[in-house]
Amino acid sequence: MVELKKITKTFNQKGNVTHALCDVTLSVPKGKIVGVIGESGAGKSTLIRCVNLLERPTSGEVYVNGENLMRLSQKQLALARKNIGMIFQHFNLLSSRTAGENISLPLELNHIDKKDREKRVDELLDWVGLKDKKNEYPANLSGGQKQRIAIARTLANNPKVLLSDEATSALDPATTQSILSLLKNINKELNITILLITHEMDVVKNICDNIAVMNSGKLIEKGNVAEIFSHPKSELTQRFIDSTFRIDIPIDYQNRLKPFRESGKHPLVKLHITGNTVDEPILSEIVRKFHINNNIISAQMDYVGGVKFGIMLAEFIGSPENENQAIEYLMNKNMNVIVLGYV
Ligand SMILES: Nc1ncnc2c1ncn2[C@@H]1O[C@H](COP(=O)(O)OP(=O)(O)OP(=O)(O)O)[C@@H](O)[C@H]1O
Repeated sequence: MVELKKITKTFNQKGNVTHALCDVTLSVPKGKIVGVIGESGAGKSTLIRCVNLLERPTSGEVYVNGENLMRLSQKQLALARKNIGMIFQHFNLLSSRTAGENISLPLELNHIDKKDREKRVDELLDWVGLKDKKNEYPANLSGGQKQRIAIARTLANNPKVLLSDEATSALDPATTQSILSLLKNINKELNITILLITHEMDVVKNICDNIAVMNSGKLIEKGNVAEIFSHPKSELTQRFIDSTFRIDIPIDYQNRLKPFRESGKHPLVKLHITGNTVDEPILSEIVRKFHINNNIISAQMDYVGGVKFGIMLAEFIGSPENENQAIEYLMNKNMNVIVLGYV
């Protein structure tokens, strides 16, 4: 549905050159939800704005629904854009119009007659669960309600693709969940393809089929959610995955933690359990093979895209030699093991 081919975007402001996008190729298959994740300044907004040519790439090609947007005249582009809806972090509602009038705006611009507009607005308000807010002004709506109205407005002309530019970044966790569920419903029930950008892996984990990871204008990793979560290739991707877990070292352990081995202390390790290691009994193996005790301090497992993965904090208690051998054994099994210190 969306094909970005070798997109580059260079900004040149008074001789100050920024390479916001470098050779980015990404496809969003019809009916899927694809999430682009990256830190601030990675180029996410620039990328999503290239899809509807709000930002014109310096080079590369943009196909939406089979049409090369870079080759269209302004008039043809305006038509093609009707297939592409967009929602934003700060909703972009007109404060002088009621919720219903905001939703009606694209229909007015599309010269739909008043009776049909009214019917469609009511339908859309019902769809986003805000029938009773039709005559409210945006100032009287909560953040989540404003985003629902913005979503209804973007659905008014039946787009084929929805672009979501950090649509949940200004919302609290519970409201974020409800907006993500709404996006998932839009995708499933209205068969609208979604490309979203975010800096939160939780968003991606919840609703995306595929993930692309961006860093400094480059797309450094892409794949389906299960692949990425089970076999992250880059350190940045691993960090994003880790951010979905809330595992902290207990205060008591923090107080005792030393950076180097001391007599009577044992390694405190963080284990990333993903991919092949998840279903193998390698933790019981190290206990048997190396005669150590594996004292689990905290652990969290999750299930994404049919794949189990997780993080564990544990203390390995044995002789220094056996502890080291156990850690080496896990590393040789391709488990990501980090020795946090000694407790
Ligand atoms: N209109 C512009 N003129 C000049 N530089 C720009 C412009 N828009 C973006 N940039 C630069 O391009 C780079 C990528 O910015 P972009 O906004 O796409 O990143 P982002 O990943 O969306 O970041 P954030 O999450 O903070 O919004 C940054 O270095 C930014 O300063």
